[in-house]
Amino acid sequence: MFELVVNGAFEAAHRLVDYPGKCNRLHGHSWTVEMSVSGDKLDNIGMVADFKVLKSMLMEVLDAMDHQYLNELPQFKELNPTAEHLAKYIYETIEANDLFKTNCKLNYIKVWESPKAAVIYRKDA
Ligand SMILES: Nc1nc2c(c(=O)[nH]1)N=C([C@H](O)[C@H](O)COP(=O)(O)OP(=O)(O)OP(=O)(O)O)CN2
Ligand SMILES: [Zn+2]
Repeated sequence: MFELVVNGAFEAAHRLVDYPGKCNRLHGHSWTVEMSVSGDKLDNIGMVADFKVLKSMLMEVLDAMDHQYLNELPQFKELNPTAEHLAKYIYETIEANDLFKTNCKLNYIKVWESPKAAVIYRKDA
């Protein structure tokens, strides 16, 4: 089995509704997002999947949130834009890609809110 990992980043603002502290107020983060994909079959040039394709899938989702006020986006109108909700949203959006209907599995999405704090979302745990 091979495991491939790619990273992306975006900048955004949010506030955590009902949070008992300063994160209740509008503030921003530089989010870093890690995506892990696995597969055991290699194509004719020796790849599970092209890093370039994986990075482009990830960045398509992240670019749509870049420099946005996350609370105003449709996916977070009813959900607090916590790192947990961001990780699940990114996972489910990327998982809909055809690549994951064949020989690749999306293992997890890891969202770093700061260099000191991250959340991992995976479906089967
Ligand atoms: N489980 C989670 N906890 C927190 C989340 C989250 O998404 N999931 N988010 C926040 C806030 O977004 C907040 O902005 C970050 O808080 P904190 O870690 O306290 O940020 P600081 O940069 O101030 O960290 P220090 O280490 O205290 O300097 C809060 N919690
Ligand atoms: Zn925050």
